[in-house]
Amino acid sequence: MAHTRFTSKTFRNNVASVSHTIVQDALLPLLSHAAKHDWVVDLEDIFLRFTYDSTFRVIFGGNSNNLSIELPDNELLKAIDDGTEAMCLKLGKEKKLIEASKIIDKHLFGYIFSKREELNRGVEANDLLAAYMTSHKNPTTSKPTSSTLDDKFLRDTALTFLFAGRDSTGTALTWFFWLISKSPGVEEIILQELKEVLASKHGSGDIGIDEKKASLKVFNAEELKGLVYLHAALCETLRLYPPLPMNRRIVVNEDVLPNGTVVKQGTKILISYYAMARMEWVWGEDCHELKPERWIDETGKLSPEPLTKFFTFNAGIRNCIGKDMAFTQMKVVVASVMFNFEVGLLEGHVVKPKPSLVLHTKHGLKVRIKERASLI
Ligand code: HEM
Repeated sequence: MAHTRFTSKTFRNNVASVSHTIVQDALLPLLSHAAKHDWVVDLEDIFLRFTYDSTFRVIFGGNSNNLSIELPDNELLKAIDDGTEAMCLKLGKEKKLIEASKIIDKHLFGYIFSKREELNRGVEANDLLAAYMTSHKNPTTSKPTSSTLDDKFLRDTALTFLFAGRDSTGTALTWFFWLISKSPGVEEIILQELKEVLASKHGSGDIGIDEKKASLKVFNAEELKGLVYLHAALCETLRLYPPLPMNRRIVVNEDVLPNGTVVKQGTKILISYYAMARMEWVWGEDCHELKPERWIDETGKLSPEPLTKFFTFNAGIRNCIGKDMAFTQMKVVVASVMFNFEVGLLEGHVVKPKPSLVLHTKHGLKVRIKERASLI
């Protein structure tokens, strides 16, 4: 059901509109404030708040506002982080995980309860939770039947989406800005692409200048559609810094891998996407470089060839169903932030991965923000 929904036009439009709204109302004002007051900000924290809020609104509907100048504490967010950390460290029965589970249950069962009440009152909703709840309809009345899905199933599903949507895209954005801070050439080409989009939209640069002076520019889904180089740069980031750096599979029936290796039933296979990105025989001698060009063919279109060795979203039947959603979110954030601001890494700040289930940074991404002089 989620698969069908994620590929529907209504869902895609909702993702685009939610992302646009949060960038416009929360992300850019926050960065603008940081620029005016010469704040040092942790972009990883900011991006994780952005992806949490946007994923939350898509799943539960309603509002979630964790991206304001005060950067408020959020009990559920903290519980998800504590719970994940405890699980990664295999502290399954430890107090921290038990406490985190209780808080997660309190919030998620609360949302489920309110949503059910809303639906019973006939409130229209186009979020994912409502879609799950109304997926069992009475064929005559088209109303949800009494045998709606069990609350524990709904809690687990909602938590999966919240976690899958927030951490993956939030860390991808973090690594993107870090890589770009060390690759001014790539940044220049992306900015050029953005300028061209605006120029073609407005026929001449003039309207773009007025628009920029009046307020900060937020790109919409239509403007972001044909940005080949930006898409390629995001794929390059996801190749080098896959948000899920490792995956695991268990052999169901004995089989032979394409290189002749026999794998016995029950064998656990660990696949390191992070290591694969750094293997010369897979990506070539320049595998360590950020090179968006490897994703573009000689006609200037995105080349499908690298996708055959790109498993950041997994492959096959259990691949990621949120891939398009992630690209929509990342593009609106990257284009709007880069167009309006210069992001400078804090001098002396070390950025390196933290070994964990998701490829977070060890110390965050500390930066200073400057408003960019008009590009048009
Ligand atoms: C850059 C962003 C993302 C990356 C790199 C990513 C990566 C992945 C990977 C590697 C898997 C396979 C996991 C496995 O083999 O067990 C997966 C599955 C999944 N992802 Fe994503 N993901 C991203 C964004 C999202 C978003 C935004 C959502 C939705 C809110 C999402 C929802 C899911 C779900 C529901 C699954 C399970 C699919 C299934 O088992 O059939 N992901 N993702």
